[in-house]
Amino acid sequence: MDLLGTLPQLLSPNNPKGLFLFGSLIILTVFNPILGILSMALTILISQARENYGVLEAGGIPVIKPTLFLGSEPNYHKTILQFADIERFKKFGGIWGSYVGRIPQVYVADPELIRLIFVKDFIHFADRKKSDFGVPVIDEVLDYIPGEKWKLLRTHLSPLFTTSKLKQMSGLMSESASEFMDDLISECGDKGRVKINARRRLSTWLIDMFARTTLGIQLEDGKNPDNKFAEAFREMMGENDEFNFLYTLSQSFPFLNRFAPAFNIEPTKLIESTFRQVIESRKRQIAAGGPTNNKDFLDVLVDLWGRVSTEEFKNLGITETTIIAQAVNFFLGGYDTSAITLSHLLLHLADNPEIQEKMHEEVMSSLEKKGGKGGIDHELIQESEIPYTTAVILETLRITPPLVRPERICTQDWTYKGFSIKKGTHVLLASWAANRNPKVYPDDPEVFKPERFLAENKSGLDPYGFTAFGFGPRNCIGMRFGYENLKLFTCNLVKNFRVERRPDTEMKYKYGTYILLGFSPLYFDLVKRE
Ligand code: HEM
Repeated sequence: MDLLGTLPQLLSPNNPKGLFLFGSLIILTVFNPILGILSMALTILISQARENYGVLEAGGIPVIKPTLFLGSEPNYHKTILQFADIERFKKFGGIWGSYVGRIPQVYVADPELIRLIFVKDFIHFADRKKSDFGVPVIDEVLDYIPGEKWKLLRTHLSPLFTTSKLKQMSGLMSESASEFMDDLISECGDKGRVKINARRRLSTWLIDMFARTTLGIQLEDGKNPDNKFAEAFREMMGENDEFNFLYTLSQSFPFLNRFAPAFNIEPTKLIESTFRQVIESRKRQIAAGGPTNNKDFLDVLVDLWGRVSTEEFKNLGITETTIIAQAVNFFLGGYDTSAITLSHLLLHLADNPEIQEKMHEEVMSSLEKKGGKGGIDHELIQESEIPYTTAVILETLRITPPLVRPERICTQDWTYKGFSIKKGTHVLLASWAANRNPKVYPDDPEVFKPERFLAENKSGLDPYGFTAFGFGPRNCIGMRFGYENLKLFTCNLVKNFRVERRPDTEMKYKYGTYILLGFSPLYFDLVKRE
């Protein structure tokens, strides 16, 4: 039995209470058909949302039985998905299935299956779900485009992350991180401490830093958390939105998407026009023979822009908007993942003062070794210089990875040792569960222990049990850039501050966030070190 083939059979209510209500409402319709049909539909939906239909098996995979209309996740809008994955992993092991709406999904958290799906058998799982927000600048980002078009763009964009390019950008990143610290220090005033709303403050800094390093521009009012460019990004990502029942319904009835969108469309206009202006201005500069930045990100975009009239690009449907979408993607892919990771890092540090002290000592002694030459820069943040601080960042990414469920689509039927996955199935990496797999981390997988990533301990770790950046040809293109800014920020932070919880510090995860982790404002005190 395969996951798709079982669908008709799965659509039986199998629920005596539901059938009773169903029958009684049919009688009602005899008296008032319209009201009867409406209340019948409502009753079914509500009873569906309360039922648990148990488990069946499909393609050798345990699958959570779907309800009549709402798939296996009728409470999607009331579920913290990363926690659900951890529970399901404990119940089913390294692979299980469910239906979101009518779409069959398979979740993996076993390192061997992850290796096969994401790397060895990549050809069966090369694409992600097609984005269909109706806004080209979002639908055309590298994350969502399939096949040959993705391959070509990825080939053009990958050279931006070589060691030499990274070094080139690292100087600007480090300047920006230390300026951010100076601002926080001056905000401490006489009290010697400053309260921050972590994700908001960090994302403001990261968006400003991305603009400087990748586009070479200074945003207007870039350091102010209310600046309109940063606000547009946050609004687009729905950072303050809450999902409701409409969202769960829209999974089964996509025409409802417009009432419960995962992206807000309006702010994309400002973002798209800003990027267009920046690319056009660099294009004019190059045409006038002006100096360029040695093939930086913007030069690569201008180069791609110049090729949209070629047969190759035309045949693949690569337009000017596709090129702008890649700039949007680098911001989207980079700033929020980093802001979420660093917000969690602050939480782990606030809960572990002894870890903070060790990091502070390590960074100060590395700086001392340099004898005052250079500050916190590309050389200082190498793992050989700051092994413990690096381990803290890795442990943060292990235990609280910002992407909940990196995904692929099965594009060709796949079988392995009795498991079969049919073409069309969505395959998701249950990141929080995989990173707590006791097979990979036998030593207290639920506990924050940076020591597991020190050289003497980490050699035995299965690399497929650390999922934060995904795997294979379609892994995170910006991984090295991401590590660079996580490390630069963290070293600057522990050099200058201690992180403390406040009475209002509470991590409240949002329901139904399946791409990036969602959580309510998370406050900390940063206490200035003497
Ligand atoms: C803490 C930092 C970051 C984390 C944890 C992270 C995580 C991820 C993950 C899990 C994926 C999916 C991989 C897969 O499906 O195998 C991904 C994809 C991607 N990331 Fe990142 N990311 C980070 C930073 C960045 C940065 C800084 C950039 C850009 C400069 C970036 C750009 C992208 C892009 C464009 C993709 C799609 C790649 C493709 O489909 O070919 N990310 N990221």
